[in-house]
Amino acid sequence: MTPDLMDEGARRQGAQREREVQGRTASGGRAAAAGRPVTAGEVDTTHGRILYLEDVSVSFDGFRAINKLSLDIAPGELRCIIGPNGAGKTTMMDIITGKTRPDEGTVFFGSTIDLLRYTEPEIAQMGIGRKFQKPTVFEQLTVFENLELALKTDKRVTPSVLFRLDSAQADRLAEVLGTIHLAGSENRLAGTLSHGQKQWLEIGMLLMQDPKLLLLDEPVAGMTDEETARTAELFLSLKGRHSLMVVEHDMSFIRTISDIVTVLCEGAVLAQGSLAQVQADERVIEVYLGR
Ligand SMILES: Nc1ncnc2c1ncn2[C@@H]1O[C@H](COP(=O)(O)OP(=O)(O)OP(=O)(O)O)[C@@H](O)[C@H]1O
Repeated sequence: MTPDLMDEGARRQGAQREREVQGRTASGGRAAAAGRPVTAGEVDTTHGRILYLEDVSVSFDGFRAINKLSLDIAPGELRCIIGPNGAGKTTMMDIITGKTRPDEGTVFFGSTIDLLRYTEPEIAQMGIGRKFQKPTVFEQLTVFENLELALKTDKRVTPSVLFRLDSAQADRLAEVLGTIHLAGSENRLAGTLSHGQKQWLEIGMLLMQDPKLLLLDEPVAGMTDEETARTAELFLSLKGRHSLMVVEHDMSFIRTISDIVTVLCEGAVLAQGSLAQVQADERVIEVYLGR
């Protein structure tokens, strides 16, 4: 789809969205609505893209961390992102999730949702889940309670107090436990899990929200070979139903899970294609693989 079509779609939906954001702030509501619940509506992927970035740039103190970056991801795709340290991988995820505002460019979720109009909590509620490198589960709570907590918007409330799972949520929790290889471990304290199991639990917490797009930053760093292999199985089982963007340096893991690999360098796409294609690219060998 061309950017023109994107614009047209955005304009079509614009009137409704304008009504939603009006009254928030004079600047269009970018910052004022933090914490306000956003209904996770349907994401329009009829044009074949769940995520679309075009000519996105951001500078920090005059340094261009992201430099006219254009990228798109298809619904259900599992996209791997590789690149040298400082290439802008984390910054790109920060932009998609609303943590960092680009100086210029377009970032769309589906063909109608302009992500630059929304806050970080709103974007999370729309169905974009993010997993940082370090696991951040609640160690004093059980696996079950961690997953239960993921359904709540107010995380300060003690698990099981003033909150009961309905049957659909209970079914979902059981399904997620199986998906993340923790069925039978629901009563274990999260603090007693291995590093890999904590990572899976955190992915499970994201899955409880049934995200449409999952952004995963170095998910297998620090895992054993067996945990890495099971994580590959997990990701392959998620693709199709969810879209995934996985940033990793572990090339054997990428070899197992990848369809299309995007190589970022100096804030832009240096190369893109199958792993074999990008591994044979002289520019990629020079800046990343050949080091
Ligand atoms: N908030 C910030 N302020 C100043 N510079 C920043 C900021 N965030 C990122 N940068 C710089 O932007 C560049 C891109 O950083 P980023 O963390 O996105 O790279 P990366 O590809 O994720 O690297 P790594 O593989 O090491 O995690 C780096 O040079 C970094 O120092």
